[in-house]
Amino acid sequence: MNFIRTEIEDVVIVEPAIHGDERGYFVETFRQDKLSEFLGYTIDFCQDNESKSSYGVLRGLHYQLPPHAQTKLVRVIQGRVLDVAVDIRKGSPTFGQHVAVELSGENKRQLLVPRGFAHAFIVLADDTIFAYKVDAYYSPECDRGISYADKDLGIEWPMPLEEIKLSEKDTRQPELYETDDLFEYGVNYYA
Ligand SMILES: Cc1cn([C@H]2C[C@H](O)[C@@H](COP(=O)(O)OP(=O)(O)O[C@H]3O[C@@H](C)C(=O)[C@@H](O)[C@H]3O)O2)c(=O)[nH]c1=O
Repeated sequence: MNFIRTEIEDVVIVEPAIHGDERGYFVETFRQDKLSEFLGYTIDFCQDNESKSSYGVLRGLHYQLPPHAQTKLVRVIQGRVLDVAVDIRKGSPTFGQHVAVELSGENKRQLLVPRGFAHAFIVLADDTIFAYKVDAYYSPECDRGISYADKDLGIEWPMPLEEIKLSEKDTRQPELYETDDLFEYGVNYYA
């Protein structure tokens, strides 16, 4: 299992070892000991989520505010997505910047999206099954979003915006500059 820091160092790509044989494959999809050793602290995941989407679905950008801020360890079981994490920590040197990584059932890559980041993915194949662990329970009261179409974010979604399929909620999310519901750089949201 490899851990690779991205251009925003708190966002980490996880590459599990894939053991293929004549039967198929075997993968360890989560090792708390190895992740803790890499990070230097332990993330206490408590909820597992799964969603299925068709080509062109975009979910996000989503996050939960404290005291229910979430770390997400996300992966694709089947299909393909472009996964995006946006730094929404006010005062961060990378505030408003993002990391975009292709995750698929084939590459089995995962992305660790820390507290303080908004998360989204766009689905690039029909019947894509997306799975993720979170370290705080779902809280509708703390649920927030930012518009995927916010030009200041500079996210290059790999399909024309008019082909993208959204939930009703995601058609009316604010742009980053319009919201004060953000995080502060330098605050330890894991304390
Ligand atoms: C996220 C979530 C939703 N729900 C419910 C609320 C609603 O009725 C239904 C669908 O919710 P949503 O439309 O918010 O689902 P979705 O758009 O898939 O939301 C997800 O998007 C990705 C990008 C993330 O990063 C996730 O954290 C989560 O916000 O499921 C739960 O019961 N528990 C949960 O943890």
